[in-house]
Amino acid sequence: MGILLAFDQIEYYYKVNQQTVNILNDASYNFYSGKMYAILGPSGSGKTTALALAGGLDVPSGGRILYEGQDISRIGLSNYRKMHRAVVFQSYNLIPYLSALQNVRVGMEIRGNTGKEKKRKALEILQNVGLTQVEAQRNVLKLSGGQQQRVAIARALACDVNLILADEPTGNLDQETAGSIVNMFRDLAHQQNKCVIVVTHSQQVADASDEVVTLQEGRLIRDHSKEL
Ligand SMILES: Nc1ncnc2c1ncn2[C@@H]1O[C@H](COP(=O)(O)OP(=O)(O)OP(=O)(O)O)[C@@H](O)[C@H]1O
Repeated sequence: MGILLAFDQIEYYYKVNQQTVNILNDASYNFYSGKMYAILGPSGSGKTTALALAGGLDVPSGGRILYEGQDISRIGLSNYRKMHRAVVFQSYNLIPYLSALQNVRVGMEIRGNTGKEKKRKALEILQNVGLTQVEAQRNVLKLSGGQQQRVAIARALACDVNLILADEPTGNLDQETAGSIVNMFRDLAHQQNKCVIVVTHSQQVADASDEVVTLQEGRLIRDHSKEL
């Protein structure tokens, strides 16, 4: 298992009325392939900000985000977003006028996968996350919240990237559905050697993770209590 993603002395601040507000302050952490991480912390502590930086959706005020040892700003943020990571959001962020299958195929196309095997592959992935053929063809807005989140995960999987980032992916789901989604993330890490990083308030997600990381005073701190 190697380090896939690293936060290297990350700073993130913004200015309000000429005052500087520090969100991340010398935050360093190594995230490995094959592991699932939960990032916890009080509301407003900077979890989503950290995930946005990891996903190349925002840039740090200082420090570096390294993917396989390379600064993502050198990889090029747009290239990095396209080729190396996928993001799953609490609100699913699916294209509302398309079917589940079409949403997954759009994800594939973005990565340049246009082979004729694409439809079969997309259906297979949707089936693996628990959708039937009929559900796969249905408009996503006619699926339940849990099913829509499965489609969002399928879209992330279809990209075939090594880093999966998720922001409160179980926030809108009941406990049982959340449990199956959490298991899916765990399997991705353990069976497909992905690095899965989930920002959450959920103890259920934290319990299922290999490592719990808490945001404390702008730093990413490993919570060893889970390993005792
Ligand atoms: N560019 C910015 N300008 C103004 N405020 C910002 C900016 N970036 C982040 N913030 C603020 O920084 C804080 C951290 O936000 P963030 O969404 O990362 O927290 P969080 O830990 O994910 O919170 P929650 O658990 O409520 O989702 C919030 O108070 C947010 O409003």
